[in-house]
Amino acid sequence: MVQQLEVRDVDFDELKRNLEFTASLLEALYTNGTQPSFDVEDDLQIRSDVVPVEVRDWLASTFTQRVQPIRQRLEEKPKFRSIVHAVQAGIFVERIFRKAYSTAMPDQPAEVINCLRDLDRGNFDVFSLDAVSSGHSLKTLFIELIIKHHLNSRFKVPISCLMSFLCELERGYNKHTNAYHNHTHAADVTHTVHCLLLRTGVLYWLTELEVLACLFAAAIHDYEHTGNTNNFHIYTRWVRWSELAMIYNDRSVQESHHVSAAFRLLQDENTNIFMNLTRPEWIELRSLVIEMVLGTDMSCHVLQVKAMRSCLQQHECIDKPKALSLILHAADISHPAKPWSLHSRWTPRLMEEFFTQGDKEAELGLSISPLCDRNNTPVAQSQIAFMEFIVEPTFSLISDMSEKIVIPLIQDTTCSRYRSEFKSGTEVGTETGTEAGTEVGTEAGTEVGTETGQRGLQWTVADMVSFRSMWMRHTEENKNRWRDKVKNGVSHSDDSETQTGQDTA
Ligand SMILES: Nc1ncnc2c1ncn2[C@@H]1O[C@@H]2COP(=O)(O)O[C@H]2[C@H]1O
Ligand SMILES: [Zn+2]
Repeated sequence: MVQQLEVRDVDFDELKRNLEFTASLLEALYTNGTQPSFDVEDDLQIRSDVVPVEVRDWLASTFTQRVQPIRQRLEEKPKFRSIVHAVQAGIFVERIFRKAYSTAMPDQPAEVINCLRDLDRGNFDVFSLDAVSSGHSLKTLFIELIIKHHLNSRFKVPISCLMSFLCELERGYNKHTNAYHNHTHAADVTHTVHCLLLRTGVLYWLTELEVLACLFAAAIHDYEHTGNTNNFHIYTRWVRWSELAMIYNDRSVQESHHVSAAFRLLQDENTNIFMNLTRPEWIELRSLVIEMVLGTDMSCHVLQVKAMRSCLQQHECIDKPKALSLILHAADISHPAKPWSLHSRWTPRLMEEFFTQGDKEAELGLSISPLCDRNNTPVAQSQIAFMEFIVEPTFSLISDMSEKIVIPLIQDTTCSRYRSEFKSGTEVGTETGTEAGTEVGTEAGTEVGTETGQRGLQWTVADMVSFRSMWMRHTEENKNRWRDKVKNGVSHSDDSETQTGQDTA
């Protein structure tokens, strides 16, 4: 509004509507902040009729991990008229945001648009996107996904903030010029999270805020990665100071830094993409993102898998943050479950990063960490073992978990509208009919864009089946490729193919 006034380009009707919206937004915010405090009886077993509300708030904020809400200041409920205004103005502002995005986004080169056509497919080539977007795969992909899931308008993410935030994010990812842990890996993981949510059907279990948290967590999950393992930070302390190990007390050293440094970016109003979230939304998003990113610490793998397995076996209710953490963790280790053309390019990058650490360890007179010795690492065998013991059990668990989550949704037609809306926008069925066509057939394709929830849900079941068979097919194929290398005697780190990653067959 101020900008419009400054350039004297004022449409008074629009200005009036915007002022009304601002007023109702402030009122809604105020009312929101004066909601009665939550119930802590479960946590501390306090009987509400004997303990005053102030004392309950104090106990909850001091002795539980729940977050303290703003205390009640007002008895008033929002007026009906102001709610109507807020809704009307909300729709109007959403339109403004959509317009802002389409005008602020310059036309993408044809190659980028072409690449993004495969966005919903498991064989999406992030390396190609990086090449055609002049090294901005993370920025390009994140904006695309935010728009695709309608999160920019839902959460009123200012386009200028988003652009600046993503520039900073990419800069941070490239700070240490790592062969593997750089912005392309972040783009890959963000894309994979989107695909996992979509292809398992878990997307339909989530609120928009949770989808936003998933994409954001994926995008930031390795921000400012130093190119070393956590153990390197912890155990080199005797010969070389690790600031991060000191700050985070040897616990999830890098992951703690990724999430903390990324949230620091949001402290600047020019990069605060969440400036229009309500306080409860912000608190929920932050808590989810922290849990998800900390869950990418590989030392949590066994515990994470065990906990989810036992939850499924005991028919317990699935905890959303735990499920989403597992999905991010799976995306983080997903390249062996992708076509060889992708897996064979990621592996040498990762190995090169490991070997660079090994070089440093040798230089410091330390023993070289496992898989970090460039002269003596059985790359092929390590990949086969990684797939058998880590990747396959994780993806198997994700498949079981998704079925447990999604099948009950199938009976529930109440949330079908969002499903069919999203599906017709993303053309999910097209992928199912092509890439995984042999597994689910054309039936899946016919479901796209239908208005009835039941028909849309049939597609989800088919897609879940195709998801499981697809990752199994890829890991099997990739293991066979590595086995062939072992047979042919090119399984070690001195194998030029695994060093350059040129094999994209
Ligand atoms: N193909 C692989 N072989 C061995 N380790 C891997 C492979 N892919 C991923 N990882 C490890 O899994 C970790 C997941 O989290 P990061 O991306 O931080 O770092 C990753 C690597 O350390
Ligand atoms: Zn990662």
